[in-house]
Amino acid sequence: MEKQPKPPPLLLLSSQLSFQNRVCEVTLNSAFLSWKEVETRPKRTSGNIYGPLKAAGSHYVPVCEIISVQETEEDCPSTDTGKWQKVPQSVAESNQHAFTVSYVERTQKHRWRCSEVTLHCTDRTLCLQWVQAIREQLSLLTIRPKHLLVYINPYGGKHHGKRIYEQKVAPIFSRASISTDVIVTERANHARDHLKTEADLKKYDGVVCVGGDGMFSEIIHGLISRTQCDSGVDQDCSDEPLIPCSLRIGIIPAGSTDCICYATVGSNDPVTSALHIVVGDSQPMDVCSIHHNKTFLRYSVSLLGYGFYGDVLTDSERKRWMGPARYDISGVKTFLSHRYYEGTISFLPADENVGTPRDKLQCRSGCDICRLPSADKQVSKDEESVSDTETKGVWKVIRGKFLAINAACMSCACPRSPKGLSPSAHLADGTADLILVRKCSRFDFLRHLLRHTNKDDQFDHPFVEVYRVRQFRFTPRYEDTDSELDLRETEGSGRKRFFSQICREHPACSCSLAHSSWNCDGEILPHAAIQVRVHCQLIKLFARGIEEQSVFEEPYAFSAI
Ligand SMILES: CCCCCCCCCCCCC/C=C/[C@@H](O)[C@H](COP(=O)(O)O)NC(=O)CCCCC
Ligand SMILES: Nc1ncnc2c1ncn2[C@@H]1O[C@H](COP(=O)(O)OP(=O)(O)O)[C@@H](O)[C@H]1O
Ligand SMILES: [Ca+2]
Repeated sequence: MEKQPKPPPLLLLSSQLSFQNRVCEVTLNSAFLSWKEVETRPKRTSGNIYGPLKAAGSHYVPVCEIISVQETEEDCPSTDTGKWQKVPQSVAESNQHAFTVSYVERTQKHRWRCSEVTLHCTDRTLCLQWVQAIREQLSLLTIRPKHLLVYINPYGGKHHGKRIYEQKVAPIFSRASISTDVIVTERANHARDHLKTEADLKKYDGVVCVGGDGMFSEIIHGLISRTQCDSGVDQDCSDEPLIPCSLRIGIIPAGSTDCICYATVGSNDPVTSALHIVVGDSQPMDVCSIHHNKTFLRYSVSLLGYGFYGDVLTDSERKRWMGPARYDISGVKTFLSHRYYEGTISFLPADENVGTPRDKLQCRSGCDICRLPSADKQVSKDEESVSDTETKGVWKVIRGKFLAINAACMSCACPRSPKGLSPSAHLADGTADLILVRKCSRFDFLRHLLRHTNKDDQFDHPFVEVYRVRQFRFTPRYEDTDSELDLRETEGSGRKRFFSQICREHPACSCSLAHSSWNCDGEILPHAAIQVRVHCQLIKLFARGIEEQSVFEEPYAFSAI
């Protein structure tokens, strides 16, 4: 069927109003509010020529980016003190009546700001007519949230969460007439448990998370579990499709990595995130479920990393008091220890129509790949029943020694790595990029790591492989020792053989580690052997994906080696 051209927007109101003492033609239609200076004739006064003829530029604000409109209180000199003070419009001396429109303005680096224009009218009826017309248009934007449930982690990142919310976010919500119920968490998992069992979710149009990736992880665990529980879905059953969550989640970044916010908005700026919530953006997102045998362990949306990132996290947890700098210290320490781990990865590759991790088709606002019909992205029943390489050869199996095994459901872009762990991964395509970094020299591994911070391709090394997958499994080589306790309790020659084997392979560090841990969005998983499956578009954020120019154009801290 041929696409019909869109009808032109409906003209709603047009008047000559004054803006910064200039006459403007102001127009409101169903798509835009615009104002343009009206050309005035030159006036001769006392021999001087006033009134420039130049046609000033037009300003257009999409209605969907208007935050609010208010009748303005004019500033008038107070009669008794001589100071300037606010007086209500109704008692203003002159017949100048005004209204102020707050709207979204884009600044650099994907940041949004709240800008304002005040337009003056000659009479109050006209002024109120404008306010009402704009409010009517805003009321048609039913995707905008009206009532939000906010969770603040006061201890995330540099412990600024509460202040960030109160000073930068709450005033924006109040200007946009959004009401909130705010909970400052008192312990880890407070938000998760509240969402899972207590919160009256029918009251809200969305949930806001003030904190980092770990806090966001709490929120999605609460919401996903609640949704499955309400629908009778057993999370332990790894084959069962999960029910998508209906409430959108907003992230106000106040954590250490803030990768989920950065990769979905393009910046880790609280005001920008608040404005994306106000305009009612919606960005679907994939979620990985992680099982150990038949037991559900956790969900992951950003990094699921074994080896390097698991060890960084384990070490950094002891340094939480350092704040975000803990990751830098533990990163260097883990890099120097240069541990590798043995195991088997088997995975189900994604269809070709979702692209490849090295195709340079980055996921951006309105991404075509993420908009493909979801049937193409789901695991079909036939494929689910295929196991390893025995049948149809669908699953691939790789054995080896790895410095790192990373799965990224999305790019994982963050301030430390502006293009992310997997720059072409998609937010909502039903796949994850599986990155295998095999044992290599320290120097080569450093080159690989540094490429996360510059424009060079971090996958362009012979010791790095990357696959786009829908499911994967990992089994450490010494599987029967999956529980470290079992290993310590084992007596006799078997145990000795196990340790000596590991130590021979790690002559420099005298370590005896058979296993690393999985870093799951900043939480350590209790098992090394896991089964992972990507659930397409299981959750939705108040975001729209990264807009406009690429973050690659920003200067980088490190240059290529
Ligand atoms: C020698 C220079 C090395 C530079 C390497 C930089 C690579 C950075 C890639 C970071 C990807 C981050 C993916 C996100 C992970 C978060 O889920 C997790 C928890 O975050 P939070 O709750 O905010 O604390 N963060 C991490 O695991 C930190 C990894 C940092 C590793 C240096
Ligand atoms: N009130 C609280 N006290 C202690 N820990 C909390 C509290 N609220 C949340 N947490 C936990 O703090 C951890 C880190 O939170 P996050 O906001 O991600 O900060 P960061 O990015 O610095 O790690 C999360 O795992 C979360 O479960
Ligand atoms: Ca994805």
